Amino acid sequence: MSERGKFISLEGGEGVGKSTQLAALADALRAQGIELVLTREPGGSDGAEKIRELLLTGDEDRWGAEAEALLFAAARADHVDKVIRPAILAGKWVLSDRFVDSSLAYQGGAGDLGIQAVRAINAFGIGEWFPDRTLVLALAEGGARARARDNEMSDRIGGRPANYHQKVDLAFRQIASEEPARLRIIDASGSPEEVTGRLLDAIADLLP
Ligand SMILES: Nc1ncnc2c1ncn2[C@@H]1O[C@H](COP(=O)(O)OP(=O)(O)OP(=O)(O)O)[C@@H](O)[C@H]1O
Ligand SMILES: Cc1cn([C@H]2C[C@H](O)[C@@H](COP(=O)(O)O)O2)c(=O)[nH]c1=O
Repeated sequence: MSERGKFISLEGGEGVGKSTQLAALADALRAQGIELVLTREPGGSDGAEKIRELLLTGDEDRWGAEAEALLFAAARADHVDKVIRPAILAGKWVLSDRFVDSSLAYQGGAGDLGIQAVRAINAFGIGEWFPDRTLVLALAEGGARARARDNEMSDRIGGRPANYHQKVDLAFRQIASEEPARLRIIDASGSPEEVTGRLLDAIADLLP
């Protein structure tokens, strides 16, 4: 049986550079001979991509807070079952653009459900398959970057008011302070190459 692969998630608010860094980190790890699966949330499996569409389109009141959190958790359970667990068991590394900490920060911390309640509804679907390391990119001007990238158009959750996104940032910091072995806050300012260097430093202990 092959050795298990590692599971790394990239987290943070809107526009902080997660997708950019996922690609850069993948290049750096592949150059070291590591076989990778790149994925994202919400989504990543066929079923979860369908749930993504339900969650990110339509009016704010399309889903209440509880239903929204449960849909994210259901999508995640399918993602773990169909993509993440098989890859890790096959010895591949998984790099995911967002995972459970987005639910803890957005639905738990910024929504009114509370971080512990959202952790509880996700535990059933995730089981033991938590990331080995979660890199939380921190950047004050992320929202402005996202708006420029999207020509001021945003999805159902990205378009929530500024105070919602401030609470998301605070919640990520709280979760990181509660689980320092798994989560690391990474300064996402500077050039993409500088940020990638910081990310590689933060996973150096996991490398073969
Ligand atoms: N280090 C950087 N310096 C300047 N611009 C950057 C940097 N990293 C990313 N960008 C740009 O900022 C924008 C947001 O980056 P990206 O899409 O990677 O963020 P994201 O965190 O994945 O966003 P979202 O959460 O909205 O999906 C993009 O236009 C990207 O090209
Ligand atoms: C996984 C997850 C995501 N969200 C939010 C965060 C973003 O506003 C969107 C996803 O958009 P992206 O451009 O692909 O980053 O969904 C959330 O609220 N809860 C979650 O668990």
